[in-house]
Amino acid sequence: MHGLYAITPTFEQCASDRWLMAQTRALLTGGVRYIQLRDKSCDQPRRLKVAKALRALCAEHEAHLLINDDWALAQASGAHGVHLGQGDGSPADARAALGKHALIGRTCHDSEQLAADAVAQGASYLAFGRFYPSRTKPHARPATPALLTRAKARFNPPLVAIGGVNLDNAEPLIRAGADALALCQGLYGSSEPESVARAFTLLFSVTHKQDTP
Ligand SMILES: Cc1ncc(COP(=O)(O)OP(=O)(O)O)c(N)n1
Ligand SMILES: Cc1ncsc1CCOP(=O)(O)O
Repeated sequence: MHGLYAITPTFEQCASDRWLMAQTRALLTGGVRYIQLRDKSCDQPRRLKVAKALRALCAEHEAHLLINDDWALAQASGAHGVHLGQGDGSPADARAALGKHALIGRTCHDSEQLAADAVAQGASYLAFGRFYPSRTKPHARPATPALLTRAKARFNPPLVAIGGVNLDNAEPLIRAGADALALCQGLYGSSEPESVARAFTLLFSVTHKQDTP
C-alpha cells in the first residue's frame, strides 16, 4: 500500500451524493489509490447505496475502497477492506470475516505499543496521527514525524499518516517514512481535486527520488 488515500466527508458534510461521486471520480482520475467511506450516520440503506457506488467507481480506476469502522458494511458492499479505530473491534475478527486478502487498517494514534498490537492482530497497515491540526477531527491525538521513522524501522506493514495534511506540509511525513497519506479536507475540500491529487502524486515521486541514494 502506498500513495494517496482519500477520506470522504460524513454525509452531513457532503453537499449531495452526486457531489460526493463527482469529487471522488476527480480524485481517482488524479491518482488517488484508496478511498475510505467515513460516515457516522445510522442511515444504513444510504450507507450501503453509497458504498456500492464508490466500490464501482474504484473498480473503474483500479483503486481500493475501505469502509470506516464497519466491517459488515465492507462485506455487504464488496469493499476491499475496513479501517478500524481502537474502539471498533479487533483486526483479527475483521480478518476472519473479510478474508486474507482484505485490507485492514488500524488507528495507532501516537503509540508504538498500539502498532505492535495491530501487527500481532494481522493489520494490513498502521495509521498514525494526527500530524497537523485537523478541522475534520479537532481532538485527535498529536503525533510527530519521528514516530514514523521509528515505526518504519520496527514494523513491516505500510504506514499511513493522517491529520491536517496538505501539499505544503506533506513532504516531512513522506521523508520520515509514511507510505501513504490520508486526507479528508485537503482533497474533498478542494475546488480542483484532480489537480491536487496529481500534485501529491508528483510530490511522492520527487521525494522518493531525492531520498534514493
Ligand atoms: C487512515 C485512517 N487513519 C485513522 C483514522 C481514524 O480512525 P478512528 O480512530 O476509527 O476514528 P474515526 O475515523 O472513526 O473518527 C481513519 N479514519 N483513517
Ligand atoms: C479521521 C482522522 N483521524 C485522525 S485525524 C483525522 C481527520 C483527517 O482529516 P483531515 O485530512 O481533514 O485532517
